[in-house]
Amino acid sequence: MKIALLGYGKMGKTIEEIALNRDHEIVLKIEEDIDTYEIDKMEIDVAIDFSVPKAAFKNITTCFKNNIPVVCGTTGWLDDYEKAVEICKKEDSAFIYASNFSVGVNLFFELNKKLAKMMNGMDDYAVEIEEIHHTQKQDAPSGTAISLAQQIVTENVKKNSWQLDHAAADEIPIKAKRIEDVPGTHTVSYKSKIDSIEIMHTANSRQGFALGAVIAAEWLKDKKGIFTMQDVLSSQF
Ligand SMILES: NC(=O)C1=CN([C@@H]2O[C@H](COP(=O)(O)OP(=O)(O)OC[C@H]3O[C@@H](n4cnc5c(N)ncnc54)[C@H](O)[C@@H]3O)[C@@H](O)[C@H]2O)C=CC1
Ligand SMILES: O=C(O)C1=N[C@H](C(=O)O)C[C@H](O)C1
Repeated sequence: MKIALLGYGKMGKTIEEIALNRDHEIVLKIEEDIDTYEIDKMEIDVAIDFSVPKAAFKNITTCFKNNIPVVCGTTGWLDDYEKAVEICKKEDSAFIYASNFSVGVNLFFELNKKLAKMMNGMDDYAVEIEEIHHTQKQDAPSGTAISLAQQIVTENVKKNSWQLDHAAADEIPIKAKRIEDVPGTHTVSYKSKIDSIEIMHTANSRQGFALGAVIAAEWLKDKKGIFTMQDVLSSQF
C-alpha cells in the first residue's frame, strides 16, 4: 500500500516504522501546508493524518478532492468535523477519524460505556475524567477524554456535557495534566463518601496508536464512506 503521512512528528515517525514492517511504502511525508506538495500527480492509496489542529481540515479535505482515502488521528480540530464529512461524501471518498486508534483504548471505551450504564442513577457517586499527556500536546482536554465524556453523557441522564476543570452539576469535569514524556493516560472515576471506582488506560508507548492507525488504513484502502474505529475492529476481532 502506498501511504502519504500528513504530519511527520512523533506519531508520523512511529507509523512509518510500523507501516514499513507490514510491507507498505511511504510515498510522501508532509510537514507543512498540503498546497506545497503536488499530490495530484502522485499515486497514493491512503493518507494518514497525525499533524496539528490548525492543519488537519485543509489537508484531509484536499485528499478527498484528489480521491485519496484518509485516516485521521489529529485531535483538537473537531469543530470542522461535520464539514469534512460533507466534503468526503460529495467527493465520494473515504474517511475514518478516531480520537484514539489504540485497540486497548477502544476496549477501554466499551468498558467505559458499560460502567456508565451501571452507574446511571447512582447519585451518591460523582464522575470525573483525568487525562495525562506529554508537555508538547497542543490541545486540552485530549480527544480521548472528550470521547469518554461523550460516551458517559449518552448513558447518564443527569449529565449533558463536559467541562475542563470546574463543571456544573450537569457537566462531567475533565482534568488535564501535562507531564514530560507521558504518551497518554486516561482515568474515569466515580467517587462517593464510602468508596471509589476507577477504570484506567495507560499507554506505555505510541506503538498502540500507530498500529491501530495502520490497521485502519489497510481496512479503509478500497472503501467509500464515513467509518469509525469500531467498524474496523468489529470486522477484525
Ligand atoms: N488518534 C490517536 O490515536 C492519536 C492522536 N494523536 C494526535 O495526533 C496529532 C499529532 O501528534 P504527535 O505526532 O505527537 O505531534 P507532533 O507535534 O510530534 O507532530 C506533528 C507534526 O505535524 C507537522 N505539521 C505542522 N504543520 C503542518 C501542516 N500544515 N501540515 C502537515 N503537517 C504539519 C509538524 O511538523 C510535526 O511534524 C496530535 O493532534 C495528537 O493529539 C496522537 C497520538 C494518538
Ligand atoms: O497528543 C497525544 O499524544 C495523544 N493524543 C490523543 C488524544 O488527544 O486523545 C490520543 C493519545 O492519548 C495521545
